[in-house]
Amino acid sequence: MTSYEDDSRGGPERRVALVTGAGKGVGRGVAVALGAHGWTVYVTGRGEPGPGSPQAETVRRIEAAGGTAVGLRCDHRDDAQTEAAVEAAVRAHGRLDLLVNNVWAAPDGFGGFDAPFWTRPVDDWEPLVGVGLRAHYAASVFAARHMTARGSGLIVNISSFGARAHLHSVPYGVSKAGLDKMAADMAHEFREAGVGVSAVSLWPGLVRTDGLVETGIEEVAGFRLADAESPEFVGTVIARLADDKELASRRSGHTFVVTELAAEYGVTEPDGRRAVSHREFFGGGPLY
Ligand SMILES: NC(=O)c1ccc[n+]([C@@H]2O[C@H](COP(=O)([O-])OP(=O)(O)OC[C@H]3O[C@@H](n4cnc5c(N)ncnc54)[C@H](O)[C@@H]3O)[C@@H](O)[C@H]2O)c1
Repeated sequence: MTSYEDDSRGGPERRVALVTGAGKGVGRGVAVALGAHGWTVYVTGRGEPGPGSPQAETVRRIEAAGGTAVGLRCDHRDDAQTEAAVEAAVRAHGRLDLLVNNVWAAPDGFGGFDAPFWTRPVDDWEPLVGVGLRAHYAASVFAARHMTARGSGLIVNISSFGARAHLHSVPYGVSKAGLDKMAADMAHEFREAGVGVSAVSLWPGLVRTDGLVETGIEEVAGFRLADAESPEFVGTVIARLADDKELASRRSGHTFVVTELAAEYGVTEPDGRRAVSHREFFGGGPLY
């Protein structure tokens, strides 16, 4: 485990990514997949990144996959800490090629906030939008300062079908719709300025995170967990996106369904299975 100060492993040839909130769940899978694709990956988590921490476990898995990784302590509710995380990567490597805005927090445990908005505390807004949207804006500002100066880079927002369909709660949907618009408008400004940086938003379907598997449930809203995406699948698609020759010309500014982008790239699950798109499963319709 390394700290803010002492990492320069990986060498200048490796591209550098920062994945926020990567101590578990989707963020961990994305980080592991990027590591397996040869990236140096900085992963943030709220607590200290020492032995036994969530970041340490993510770093262990990245290294087991052949990657290079650094765990950072960063509470993304604090802009100064977010800026320090970006600076840590840039200071060690002189570059930040990819920012994956993933960090996410629920008000009082996953599912507890799934109730009509007028029955819920107004403060649901703070984690769902404060962390789920504002923190991504802050990280993007700090990352974009370096990326635009260097003339390259990619910002990926982990959004959701909840940007369009009702999912979980009103503030959840607001944050996701905001992430899609944020990618669109950032891409517009990058393009207008001719700075060589791209931004996209991604909609994973149901993701088979360790936490979800541990609950023992077999389906969510009729969608079988066995058909869900692995967290690493999302990361593999991001790795391919970063290498896409048409990233700036055709992708930047858009929102993509992860399984649909995967089909374009020929990416399958590690076991060869083709992940099922929610759009396909729920039969399209106005919301999907
Ligand atoms: N799990 C799914 O099925 C699924 C599907 C589609 C989209 N997504 C999206 O993926 C993203 C991640 O979801 P997840 O299921 O992995 O969630 P998760 O709760 O498992 O992981 C979120 C991570 O963020 C960390 N975190 C929370 N607040 C933080 C803070 N202030 N500072 C630093 N770290 C903090 C948590 O500790 C955790 O490690 C979310 O944006 C979610 O909407 C998830």
